[in-house]
Amino acid sequence: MDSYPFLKGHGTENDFVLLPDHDGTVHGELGAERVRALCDRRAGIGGDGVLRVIRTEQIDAGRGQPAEWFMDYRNADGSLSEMCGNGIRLFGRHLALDGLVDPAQPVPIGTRDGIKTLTFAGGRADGEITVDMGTPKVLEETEVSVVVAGVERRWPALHVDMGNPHAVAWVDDLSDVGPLHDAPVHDDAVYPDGVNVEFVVRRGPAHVAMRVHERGSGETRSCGTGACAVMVAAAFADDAARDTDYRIDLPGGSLRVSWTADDRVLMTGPAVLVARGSTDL
Ligand SMILES: N[C@@H](CCC[C@H](N)C(=O)O)C(=O)O
Repeated sequence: MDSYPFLKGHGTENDFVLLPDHDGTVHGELGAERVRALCDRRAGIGGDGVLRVIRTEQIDAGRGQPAEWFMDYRNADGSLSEMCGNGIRLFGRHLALDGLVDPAQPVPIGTRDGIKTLTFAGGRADGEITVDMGTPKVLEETEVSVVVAGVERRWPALHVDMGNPHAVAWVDDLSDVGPLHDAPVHDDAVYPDGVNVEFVVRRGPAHVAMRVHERGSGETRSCGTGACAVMVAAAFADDAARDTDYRIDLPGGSLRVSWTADDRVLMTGPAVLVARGSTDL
């Protein structure tokens, strides 16, 4: 393979390399080594993950899903995940701006966690995007821990499944968890495939702030599925009325999330394409 096209963008500074590969002929299996090379922030393009843009009929994981396009998501270390909330808005932005979908209509996207439907504000390709993230699962409470300056700190953490696994821990201050260079320690029996860990503080009514350590990508500036898991944990703790809009602040920006009366989580936020080109990586 010589050079091939890419786009680069972010959602609340959770950044991704997009690889158009509509018929699955450009990248074949898309190996972990290539993903790591693309995401490398010094020797590559740089990103928290890679989104391959492929037709659902061309990928085993997508076949049978009633959507033309499939988001084939990989973490920066090359591992697969079921879903990416910031990535799917960016994926939709690219499809809409490049005329591959009609933003005036709801846009279904295939993922390893099934179909997610995107709505563009004002029916505009550059409008804010709301994603129907599906039904969350609130599971058991466990513990997570980190070592800060040689001292182990532990917190109870609620297991929330947003298609991918999350552990949500309430802390007194977001600096309590230290620099998060290493993955927080979790219970492998509860999270056999690893976990995304969110640390959360309250900012006001229906308003929280969080940091996240992502499975496969390390600490990131934002995580869409993580923001949804945090909203669900907060609404659960608050016994909040359904359809309450929560504001979730992250290091890279803010997202709005609500849990509807019919048990679906809706996430709204920005998505920005910043570059396109071709690469030999
Ligand atoms: N940043 C993403 C989540 C990406 C996947 C995650 N690291 C996992 O392995 O489950 C988001 O915006 O949701």
